[in-house]
Amino acid sequence: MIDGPKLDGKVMVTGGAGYIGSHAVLALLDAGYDVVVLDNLVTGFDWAVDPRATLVEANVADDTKVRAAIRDYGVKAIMHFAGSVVVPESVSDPLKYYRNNTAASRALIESAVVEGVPHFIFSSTAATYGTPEKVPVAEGDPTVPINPYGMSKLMTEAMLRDVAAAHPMNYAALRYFNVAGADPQGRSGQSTVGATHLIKIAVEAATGKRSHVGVYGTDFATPDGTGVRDYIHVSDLAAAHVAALELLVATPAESHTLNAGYGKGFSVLEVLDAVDKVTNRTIERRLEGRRAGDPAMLISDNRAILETLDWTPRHADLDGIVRDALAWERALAEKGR
Ligand SMILES: NC(=O)c1ccc[n+]([C@@H]2O[C@H](COP(=O)([O-])OP(=O)(O)OC[C@H]3O[C@@H](n4cnc5c(N)ncnc54)[C@H](O)[C@@H]3O)[C@@H](O)[C@H]2O)c1
Ligand SMILES: O=c1ccn([C@@H]2O[C@H](COP(=O)(O)OP(=O)(O)O[C@H]3O[C@H](CO)[C@H](O)[C@H](O)[C@H]3O)[C@@H](O)[C@H]2O)c(=O)[nH]1
Repeated sequence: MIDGPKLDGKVMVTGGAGYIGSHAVLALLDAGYDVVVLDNLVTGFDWAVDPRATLVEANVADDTKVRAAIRDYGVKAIMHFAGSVVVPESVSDPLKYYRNNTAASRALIESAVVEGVPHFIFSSTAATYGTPEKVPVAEGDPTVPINPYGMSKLMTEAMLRDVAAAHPMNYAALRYFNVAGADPQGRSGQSTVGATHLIKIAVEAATGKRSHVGVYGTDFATPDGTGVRDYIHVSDLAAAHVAALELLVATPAESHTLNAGYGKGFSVLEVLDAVDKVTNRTIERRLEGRRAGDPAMLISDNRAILETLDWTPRHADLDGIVRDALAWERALAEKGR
């Protein structure tokens, strides 16, 4: 950024002690923003928050603490990453997702409205599309989630749309595809305990933390029968949030719902091939049955985000994503985390 931030106040990053949020914190700080992280550390870590940011330990649904933080720190924008993120868990425990994603987001949005926060950026998901009728899937295509996780996020998108029409607040909902990789400078990465994400699991197997990788389903209607996803590097995604914030500040009457992906899909087997290549090892694969709630193929039509935001992906390379994820996994192992 040449001119520095145009925001007259701080950015609150909910979930900033988590995987994606901690990278957004880095991107914001690097761009010169002042950041306050609000996180209850349920899956995040205080050590994941860059010391240049302030950490407030609270639940986003705690109106009293959230509103006090907004006032005390002069928050003028909220990036809302906090939430529960495991698709199969949402199938077995849907009410957890409607509480911690939908109801907690409702409370946070109300706090934003009451305290007059003018800009809101929301972590939405490709899971809002369910099983798309066609891929690549575009923002205007039907949103028919096939799991409670996707529905919990779609309901939050609906609240934002209605609230932005009624109150002086604009928003960007970014529908992330599959987020992976780690800060190329090694400052953050995915540290989730008991992670369920494919690339994280594969690099855990590569560093000896797991014995093998299960391949969940080999009978999907995809070229090799395994699930196809659009993997986006977490640092590109973090940069997209900063670009979205700049746009919201520059055009306060406009809101946006944008796919965040590269527009290219890789199968589970292709991902595991990349991990084998980067690690120069052969990680054991066990072919297993399908996992509940998994669509066959999710690939973004990313033309809208490329046209709308001042954002160019810099890390759109599967091998590079795996290399960064592996470097972080090794750093975690060295620290005994
Ligand atoms: N990882 C992906 O591939 C992916 C894809 C699409 C969307 N998303 C969304 O991105 C966001 C961040 O995901 P992540 O992968 O970084 O997960 P994460 O679990 O690493 O981070 C979530 C953070 O939110 C905090 N948190 C959870 N509930 C909270 C609450 N009620 N109050 C305060 N803090 C709370 C956790 O402690 C954690 O630090 C989520 O909203 C998720 O749905 C992730
Ligand atoms: O051990 C594993 C883990 C995953 N997979 C497969 O790998 C693919 C990717 O699975 P992930 O768990 O890494 O990611 P998901 O596609 O299930 O979900 C992720 O991306 C979604 C959007 O695409 C949601 O936003 C969600 O938050 C996020 O977890 C799927 O085909 C899955 O079946 C395996 O074969 N073995």
